[in-house]
Amino acid sequence: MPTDSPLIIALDYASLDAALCMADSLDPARCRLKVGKELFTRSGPDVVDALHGRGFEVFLDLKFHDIPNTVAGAVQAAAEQGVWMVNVHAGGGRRMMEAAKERLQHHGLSTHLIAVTVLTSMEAEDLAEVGVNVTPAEQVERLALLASRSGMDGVVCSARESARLRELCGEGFLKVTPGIRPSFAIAGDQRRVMTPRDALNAGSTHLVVGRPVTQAKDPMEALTAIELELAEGL
Ligand SMILES: O=C(O)c1cc(=O)[nH]c(=O)n1[C@@H]1O[C@H](COP(=O)(O)O)[C@@H](O)[C@H]1O
Repeated sequence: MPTDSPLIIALDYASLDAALCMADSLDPARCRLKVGKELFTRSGPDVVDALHGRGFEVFLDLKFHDIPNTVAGAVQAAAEQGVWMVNVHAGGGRRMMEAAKERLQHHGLSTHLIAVTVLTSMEAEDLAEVGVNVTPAEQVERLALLASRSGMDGVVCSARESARLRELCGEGFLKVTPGIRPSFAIAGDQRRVMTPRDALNAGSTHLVVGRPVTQAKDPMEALTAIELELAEGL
């Protein structure tokens, strides 16, 4: 049974064993799992198969960014592994995103395809250094609109931008938001952060949480604490 939880736990680990050990302490009825660059580069598709075998839906977070044909092929490969969600960088542009979407449609693949806008670790100064002289919020709006018009099912953004994107792109447009910090956690390297409840209230549809759960002494207890924070705000 697919979960209806908005929580996606980021399995940012350097080995398959460590990732599966964490997965075994979590419950597929209460969260989805995200496999990112470090884990996938080390373990390859085996990790996706192993997580599917344990009943989890998987967000394959490889943030593809390349010429349209290459990204379309990569997205197809991810979807054929049966992942629930895969992402590309909106900065790769409209033709790249359209090619990826068309490839999925052509093969009848229903994996959610979303686009990363501005990373939650970035602030205005970081954008300025790469030649983008607008605020993160303005850049997120621009890239989210482009993603929406290019057929993406949603975006990755900071929860601080979810409310505005709900107005611009609609309720049904997925807003997958990392940089989530429950009241018991520290921000670390994240900059544009928000609590889980505030994020849902702002319009986030999915919440990506990594270290507050995976580095907790008891990950299931941390997950439960987040669920309680979510329930309390209702
Ligand atoms: O695409 C992502 O998932 C992502 C985009 C973004 O803008 N910021 C961001 O933190 N992430 C990912 O979300 C996770 C956040 O982990 P924690 O900071 O440990 O909660 C990491 O796996 C990041 O790679």
